[in-house]
Amino acid sequence: MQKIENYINGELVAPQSGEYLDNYEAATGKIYSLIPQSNQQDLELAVEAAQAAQKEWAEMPAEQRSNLLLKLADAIDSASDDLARAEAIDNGKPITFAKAVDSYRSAANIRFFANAATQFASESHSMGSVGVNYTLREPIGIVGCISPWNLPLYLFTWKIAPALATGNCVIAKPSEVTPMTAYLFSKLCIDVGIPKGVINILHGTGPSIGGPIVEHQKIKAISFTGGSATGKHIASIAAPMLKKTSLELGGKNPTLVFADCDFESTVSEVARAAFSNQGQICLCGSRIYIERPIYEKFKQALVAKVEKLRIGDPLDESTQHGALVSRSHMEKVLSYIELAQQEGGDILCGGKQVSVPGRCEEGYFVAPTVIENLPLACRTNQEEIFGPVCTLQPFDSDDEAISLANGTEYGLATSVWSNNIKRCHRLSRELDFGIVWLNTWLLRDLRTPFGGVKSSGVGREGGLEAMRFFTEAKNVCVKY
Ligand SMILES: NC(=O)C1=CN([C@@H]2O[C@H](COP(=O)(O)OP(=O)(O)OC[C@H]3O[C@@H](n4cnc5c(N)ncnc54)[C@H](O)[C@@H]3O)[C@@H](O)[C@H]2O)C=CC1
Ligand SMILES: O=C(O)/C=C/C=C(\O)C(=O)O
Repeated sequence: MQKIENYINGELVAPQSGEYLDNYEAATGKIYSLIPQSNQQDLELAVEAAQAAQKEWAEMPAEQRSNLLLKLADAIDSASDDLARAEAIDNGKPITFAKAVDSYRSAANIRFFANAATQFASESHSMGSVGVNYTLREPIGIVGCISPWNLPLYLFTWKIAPALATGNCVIAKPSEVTPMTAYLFSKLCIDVGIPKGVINILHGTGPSIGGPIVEHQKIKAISFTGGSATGKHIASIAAPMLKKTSLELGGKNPTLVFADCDFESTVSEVARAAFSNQGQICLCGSRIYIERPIYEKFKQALVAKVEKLRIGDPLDESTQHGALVSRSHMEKVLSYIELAQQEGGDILCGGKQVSVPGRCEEGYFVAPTVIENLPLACRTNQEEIFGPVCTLQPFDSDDEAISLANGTEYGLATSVWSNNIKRCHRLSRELDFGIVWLNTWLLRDLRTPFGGVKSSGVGREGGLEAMRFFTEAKNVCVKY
């Protein structure tokens, strides 16, 4: 059985406790590798290594740091097929998706911030004949990056890339549910010669190693993506320690479809928004509101499209809908489908676990599910399910659409589908979300601020926001 190892001080090492957790292949339900259960002792070694590496990494000319990161991005590209396969096995996502989305974005994240390192500049404020101020943007020191299981290497690199580009050393913890690509990534760091101690990767559960990372006095900032409950817990520990936090949390994202949309392409994109990655993206549009005149026609077209999604072995190139990430997550999703029916919802398609014959018959598959006849004020429409489940509801006016869209505790992302440009812009102002997509979904430009409002998080990732998060601004005031 393959044993995953921690990456500390430039070396692959076993956990100090000698304890390992089982790692399951999502599509078969079988254990296929072992994950280190790291603890405080491993963390102390990682912090020591990061401290020793910090000064040299921070003082390295930006171009040199950038070149090392560019090599790392190239190495991810070269390993793209292997990484995609590993992601498909660990997470259950279709291999074609893993290659086009996960592998592609993992390299793009590192490359983007490698380039940002050489472009980052700071302000100066002239006081005329009196003097001048200039701002130094200095690395924070050692930072913690904690990432989830839905887009494993994609979100792992999205955090560590800006941290490294700005001269910090990193202690990173991937999700214990999908550790494999972070492990493969640590081997790439060794291959390209990332200086030892600059990146340290500790595997294990939240309580065993995530908590200690958040609590460590020498780790000065935490970037976290995951569930809102975990994010709130992390904030409660970090806040009294006056630690900087960036929290990218859950969503219950509305999709607003108007009668004047481009019908066919909107049906396809709304289905993609709801079911990409088996609905396990924090940005997925799981509450679909449709203007009443096209409600029935849109519903039928959407259900027809969703019923055609090919459910199957994630390693099969023709599969469009893979397995959910774990048994416990599948059970959570199925329990929400049951709840939806108790709340009066009607299932239009899906609604159940699926057995994929052959090697995947014990896998965690749930058919893409569309539900209607539920009001806004029910748990199905208020709580994050994070799976292949969406609800449909008609609306009669722009104002009603806005009020439905804004009517949950979440505020991550929304999409609006209409050819009325004035309406699109007016709604963008009224919608209480960090991201508004107009006639598109998940069209990403890595320079843009990324994150949510309300229970969807605090702070923004991406572009300059991330470079600023991972640096301390120091004002230097000169009197002439
Ligand atoms: N990207 C997103 O928005 C995500 C949302 N979720 C939501 O959260 C629900 C629960 O999923 P989980 O896997 O349990 O997510 P989670 O929020 O527990 O896990 C995310 C990361 O945080 C770590 N973690 C857990 N407890 C921690 C603690 N006390 N201190 C520090 N780190 C900790 C985990 O080990 C993992 O690396 C999902 O059903 C979904 O609704 C989950 C994953 C990603
Ligand atoms: O940066 C992106 O393009 C997407 C990020 C997705 C998440 O943060 C998520 O699903 O948690």
